Amino acid sequence: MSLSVQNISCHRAGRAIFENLSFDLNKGDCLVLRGPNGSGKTTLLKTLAGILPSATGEIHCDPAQISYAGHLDAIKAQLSVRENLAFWAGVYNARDLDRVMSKFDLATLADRYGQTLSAGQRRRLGLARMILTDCQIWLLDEPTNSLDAEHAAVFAKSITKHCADGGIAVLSSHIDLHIPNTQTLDMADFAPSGTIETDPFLQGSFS
Ligand SMILES: Nc1ncnc2c1ncn2[C@@H]1O[C@H](COP(=O)(O)OP(=O)(O)OP(=O)(O)O)[C@@H](O)[C@H]1O
Repeated sequence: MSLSVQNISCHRAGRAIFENLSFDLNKGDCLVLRGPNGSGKTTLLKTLAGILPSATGEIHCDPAQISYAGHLDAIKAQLSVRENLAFWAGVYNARDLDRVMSKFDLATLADRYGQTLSAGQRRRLGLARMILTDCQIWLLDEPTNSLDAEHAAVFAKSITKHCADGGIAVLSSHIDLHIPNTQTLDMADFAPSGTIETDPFLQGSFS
């Protein structure tokens, strides 16, 4: 199991977002993407997941082993928590639904409809869905957004165990998730022409 990225460049709406980005990950590796808003972390994760195309370069991995958890948690509003997970368990032929529910404290919410969950509860359900898939390569976009400290720690433990068991994780985060033995990739190193678009308001260039 490996994930190899060779010289990929990505564009959005015709504008270059990053260029010549490469890395190699093997069993047990966890890569954290860093960089300011708009530097391309989501774009890179979506490209690895096959949702967006790269303009150049190559990505080598087994696509069937990829599980992606983006900003939207892929939750069906009119299904209950259990029904949401059962749906994905069916898609991925997974059986461990109760274990995954208890890991993210979802048992007491089992009969609640997706549309009634808080942001943090939705995120917990989204992460539970990803774990349920049993895929070896986890791609996570700001996974601890909305999570309280207790559940952020549960998530960090899940990632640590996933990698200790030989899985691979790539995640973006603006905070330190306290996951041991991570590698870091700074998107600023791959900005086109060495620059990153920053908010002109923050640069004080409004007049
Ligand atoms: N649907 C889209 N169409 C065109 N441009 C987009 C689209 N989505 C994002 N972009 C642009 O692509 C660039 C990279 O965005 P991206 O979401 O990958 O950054 P990010 O590093 O994940 O940001 P954040 O930290 O805010 O989540 C930004 O300049 C953004 O405005």
